[in-house]
Amino acid sequence: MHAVGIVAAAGSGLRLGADRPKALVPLADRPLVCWAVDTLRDGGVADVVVAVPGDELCAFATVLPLDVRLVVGGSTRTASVRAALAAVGTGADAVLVHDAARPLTPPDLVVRVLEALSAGARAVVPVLPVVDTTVVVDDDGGVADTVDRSVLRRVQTPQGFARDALVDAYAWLPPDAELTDDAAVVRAAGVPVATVAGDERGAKVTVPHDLALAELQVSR
Ligand SMILES: Nc1ccn([C@@H]2O[C@H](COP(=O)(O)OP(=O)(O)OP(=O)(O)O)[C@@H](O)[C@H]2O)c(=O)n1
Ligand SMILES: C[C@](O)(CO)[C@H](O)COP(=O)(O)O
Repeated sequence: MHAVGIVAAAGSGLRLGADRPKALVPLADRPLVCWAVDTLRDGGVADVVVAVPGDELCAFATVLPLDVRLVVGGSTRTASVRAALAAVGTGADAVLVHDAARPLTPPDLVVRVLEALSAGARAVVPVLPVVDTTVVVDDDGGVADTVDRSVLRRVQTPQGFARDALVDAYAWLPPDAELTDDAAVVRAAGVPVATVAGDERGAKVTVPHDLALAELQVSR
């Protein structure tokens, strides 16, 4: 199976509040995007396309290996993945879409996703259980209900797809649609999505506390 990796790295990282786009923020002196590309490559996906902010092409080209292809992303994650997908050739059987914002995802997770695709899944996402009691709140912030969390999962990346399923789903999706992840795109187009076990180390760096935790993880 020939798999191509996409790294969504074109976000600004407003919630992190750094002085540069989040994907360029260093973790142990290396930009987050470099960690994410390494995860894909160490997991067996050598051919990688990275979606970056249009005004930061040079900065990303400086920090990434020469054989990583860069494309200009869009104003939403959905638009960025759509742009990167257009650069994936028809020779690929599978596409793995990963977040630059998940720097410490272990390569084992890439392997699990690839194995599920090889076994016949058309779409697969890594998931983790919800470990806290989870509630619904009303408009005033009061607790309205407690949810049955046994059926809930937290979704991570990389998410893997048969290339034709992902391409067809994005072609079907309206140009301005914004969905939270790529599994939602293919599911909306009618493709069943399988799951594999995620990994807590693949947590997303969203707010400053997440970056502090990641720094602790790499310093151990
Ligand atoms: N227009 C966008 C928005 C997000 N992403 C990428 O999608 C991943 C997950 O997004 P998130 O962590 O929510 O990043 P930001 O949108 O940058 O964060 P924020 O919402 O805090 O601004 C990140 O690797 C981010 O770079 C992207 O490629 N293009
Ligand atoms: C794709 C994702 O990482 C899956 O958990 C996530 O949806 C990214 O964006 P979000 O805006 O932080 O939900």
